[in-house]
Amino acid sequence: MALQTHRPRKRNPAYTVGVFGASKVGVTSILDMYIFGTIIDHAIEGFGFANPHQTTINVERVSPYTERTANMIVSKITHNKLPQELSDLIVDRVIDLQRLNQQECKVEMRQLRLRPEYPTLHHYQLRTCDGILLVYDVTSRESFEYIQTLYDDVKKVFRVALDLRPFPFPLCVVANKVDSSGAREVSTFEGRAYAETINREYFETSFRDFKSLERAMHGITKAIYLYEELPLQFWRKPIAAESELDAEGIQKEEGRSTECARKTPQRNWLNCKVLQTLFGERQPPTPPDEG
Ligand SMILES: Nc1nc2c(ncn2[C@@H]2O[C@H](COP(=O)(O)OP(=O)(O)OP(=O)(O)O)[C@@H](O)[C@H]2O)c(=O)[nH]1
Repeated sequence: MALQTHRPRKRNPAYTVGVFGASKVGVTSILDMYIFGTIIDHAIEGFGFANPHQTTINVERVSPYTERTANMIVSKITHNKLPQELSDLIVDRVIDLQRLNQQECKVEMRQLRLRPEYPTLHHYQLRTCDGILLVYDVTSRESFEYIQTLYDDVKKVFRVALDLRPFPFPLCVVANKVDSSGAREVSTFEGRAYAETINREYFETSFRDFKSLERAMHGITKAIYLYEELPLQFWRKPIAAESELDAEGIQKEEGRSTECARKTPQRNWLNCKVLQTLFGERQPPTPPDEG
């Protein structure tokens, strides 16, 4: 059984990633190294959209599950207490996520010259992004503080506090120049702690280490994919506690609501459980904290 609750999926997904940071944190270098394998001489410096870097990234291993494991997950989550209809729904969801594995994602990395002094332009520049990499230089505390200010702008522009999707707006924190550890001003602990506070992934990069760049680029692509492609059904906030799945809870619900209203909270709860199982404790985030 397949309930059609998806948003239509883009045929050839093409997303724009804004790569931002304070001056000289190394944005151009890491994009050049990742995409061209060398530092390019960027003769033309733009005012607005400078240095577009395009690439295609495989959305790697969004979910490693097959149909068989999907069924196992369902029984693990629900202890077989579910009506068949709901079990099927969950299996559909898991399989759907599995399909994302095979997708390729066209991504354009944009290094924008942000202009916070012109708020309209600044907000417009942010708004053109499907996902954002906030890059700071580990040897500059100032650049670390700068991305925190930028994040506040992102919150305003994308109204993240009001977005109740299970995955947060795609944004990752990138600590660059980790190879120059001698002069380090921002520790791994501090950077990671900040990323955790805002419920985002943290990556350490160096233009000398291709693998580290790849991890960051894949991280943001995956975040965009999950944010954009998850079915509408996942958007709602869970409104039922775990106990509502118990027979007693269901009976209570039956007493005061229609059949449909009774099933909706269960579904939301289950969706979130599936996400938690697939992607770990980080999901789903608690959106109201973002405001
Ligand atoms: N050690 C080290 N140096 C880096 C790294 N990435 C960039 N740099 C150096 O940092 C300096 C600035 O790099 P850019 O790539 O021009 O930085 P940017 O953020 O694009 O600078 P803007 O022109 O302000 O946009 C250069 O001298 C780079 O060689 C890195 O991973 N490790």
